[in-house]
Amino acid sequence: MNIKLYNKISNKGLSRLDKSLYTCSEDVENPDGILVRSAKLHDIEFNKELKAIVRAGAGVNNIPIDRCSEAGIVVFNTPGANANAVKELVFAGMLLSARPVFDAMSWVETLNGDEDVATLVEKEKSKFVGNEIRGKKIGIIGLGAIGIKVANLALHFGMEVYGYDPYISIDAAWQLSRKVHYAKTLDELYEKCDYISIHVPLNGKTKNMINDDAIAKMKDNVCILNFARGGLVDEDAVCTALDEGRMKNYVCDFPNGNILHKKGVICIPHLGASTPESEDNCAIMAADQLSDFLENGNILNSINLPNLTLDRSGEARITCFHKNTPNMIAQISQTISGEGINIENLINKSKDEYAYTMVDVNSKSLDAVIAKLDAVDDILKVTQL
Ligand SMILES: NC(=O)C1=CN([C@@H]2O[C@H](COP(=O)(O)OP(=O)(O)OC[C@H]3O[C@@H](n4cnc5c(N)ncnc54)[C@H](O)[C@@H]3O)[C@@H](O)[C@H]2O)C=CC1
Ligand SMILES: O=C(O)C(=O)COP(=O)(O)O
Repeated sequence: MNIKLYNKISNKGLSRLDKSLYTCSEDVENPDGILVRSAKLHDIEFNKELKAIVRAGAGVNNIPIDRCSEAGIVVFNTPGANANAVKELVFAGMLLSARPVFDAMSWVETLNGDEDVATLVEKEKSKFVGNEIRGKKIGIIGLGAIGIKVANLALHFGMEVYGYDPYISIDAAWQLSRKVHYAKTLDELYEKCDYISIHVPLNGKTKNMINDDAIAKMKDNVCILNFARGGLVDEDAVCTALDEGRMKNYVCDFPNGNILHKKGVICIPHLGASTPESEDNCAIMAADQLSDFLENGNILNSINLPNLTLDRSGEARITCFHKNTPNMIAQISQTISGEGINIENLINKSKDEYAYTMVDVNSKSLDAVIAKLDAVDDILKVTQL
């Protein structure tokens, strides 16, 4: 099978793909699978053999999910695999806002060593006094893999922590310290907090969620930390608030022309997940999920389909990615049994508009049945494994 790489993927992950089964490179034609990080796939035309796209990372806003679903392409990500790296950089950003380290270092760079540096430093250091973060209030929007880690670590820094996430998962809630205050509304969080850190996905509902209205409700001198996606924040609103002295800093992992060189903006070139540890974690998860799907049809951490695994039985497996419409399971099983093939095991699960069915059968001669299933309305992709 051909796996096309749209970004550099750690060898720790790629080496888990059996070389006798997979060819992985940036140049393969007609891929069965794609491994990608932040490369934008919106304008890519997908070949009909493509069965899966795995995002080695969290955010999937670079992938046309709806178009993939309609073409029966399963999209995966690797939840939590890079969360620790992002958490650590969020605190680096917060400390760079609290203490004017950059300005101070730039000043030190201007010294030429001819003067009495030690005396000069002691004389001038009062120009670079900053604040401590202990005792300050931080609001965290989005309590998923990263938000939880930021919230729990902020408590260790002695901060008062407010969390907002109306969709928090049960697993996430278990991991969150009970010392984190539950913000029932965003307004409550905006009104109270000195630091606001955003950790939600970018989608139609969250785009520009930090806008003029939101910033107007925040404390003067607030610092906004955005290690999630640039599109979550209305940059014009941020620039106005900085110009008017209503905001201390905007710390952002997604620089662009609107905020470059702007006083009060601290830009980092999308380094949140750029550690070998995270790159390895993401690549390993991505490779394992991709191979288990391509070889066995099992699904773990998909965006457009539910998790579904089934131990292998029978002679072969048929998988169907289909619409979540009435009579699909009946049509699939009738088509198979109509060819005189016995079903050993069948499993089906749906997620919103789409569903997935795996069928283990007692025959390997499946060309006719695959062709018939392919022709069923609302079946988007059929595979024999
Ligand atoms: N700077 C970087 O390199 C990285 C950036 N990211 C970004 O961070 C985002 C979050 O990553 P994870 O925590 O791993 O994802 P996650 O999926 O574990 O958590 C996202 C959380 O946001 C919550 N949420 C969704 N909509 C919300 C809303 N309107 N208001 C409040 N909460 C909402 C969800 O319930 C979920 O708990 C990713 O989608 C990605 O865009 C992720 C990894 C690296
Ligand atoms: O995982 C994410 O959402 C990220 O933003 C990390 O992006 P990257 O894999 O470093 O290009």
